Amino acid sequence: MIQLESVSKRYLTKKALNGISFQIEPGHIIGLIGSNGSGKSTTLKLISGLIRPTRGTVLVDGEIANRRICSKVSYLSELDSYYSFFTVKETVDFYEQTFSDFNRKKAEEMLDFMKLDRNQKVKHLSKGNRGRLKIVAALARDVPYILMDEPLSGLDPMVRQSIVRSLISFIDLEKQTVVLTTHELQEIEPLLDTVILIKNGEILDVKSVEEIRSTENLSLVDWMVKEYGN
Ligand SMILES: Nc1ncnc2c1ncn2[C@@H]1O[C@H](COP(=O)(O)OP(=O)(O)OP(=O)(O)O)[C@@H](O)[C@H]1O
Repeated sequence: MIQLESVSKRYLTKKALNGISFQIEPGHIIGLIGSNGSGKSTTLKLISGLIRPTRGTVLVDGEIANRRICSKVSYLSELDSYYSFFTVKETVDFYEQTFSDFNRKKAEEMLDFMKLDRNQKVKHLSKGNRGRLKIVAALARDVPYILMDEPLSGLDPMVRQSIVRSLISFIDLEKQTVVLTTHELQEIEPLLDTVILIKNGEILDVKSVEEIRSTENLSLVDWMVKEYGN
């Protein structure tokens, strides 16, 4: 379980999160949504132990989220952080050497599914294929928690749909919990169980996507616009 208790994060003079609390139970796909600068990436970085809260506690399965939490948490950054001179295969080799939980068989299946050329250099991949490679690297780890920061950002609608399909195929909800941030609400909506809506560093609402659809009769986009307006 992921637990945030009264978590605040300040960067020098800027307050990014203001006393947020929520829990994420295992076996769910959670969307962290909100406008630019609302604190989504900061929240993911705190859960992955890359940064520490100014106040409050962040726990993953009862453990304080610090750098060692990466043995439980796979984190896909919104940045392109690969060695551009590696080939696709060398990138996967690198991940296999770095993480003892890396599932090579799953990575190979995903490379096939995404039709990625193993011999192509990362610097020669299209943006869409770099996005796909990032998904392979994040999802091929056998860890209970997968955090993805903007996995669909900057990709065309066809690539976005193919990535959503691969997420559906390769996330193992018996064993894994996924938290992702996105602005591409329409594409991601079918994938999500629950959304956590953030505004100005505070939690505005936590709601099941099914409830938004059936009780409120709204799409995720319309719901977010409504909640932001309130
Ligand atoms: N390293 C940093 N130093 C200073 N301020 C930062 C830093 N990182 C983030 N911020 C600020 O903290 C606030 C929250 O940023 P964060 O990146 O978490 O938002 P976000 O919801 O992920 O935004 P976006 O949707 O644009 O990616 C923003 O005002 C941002 O400018």
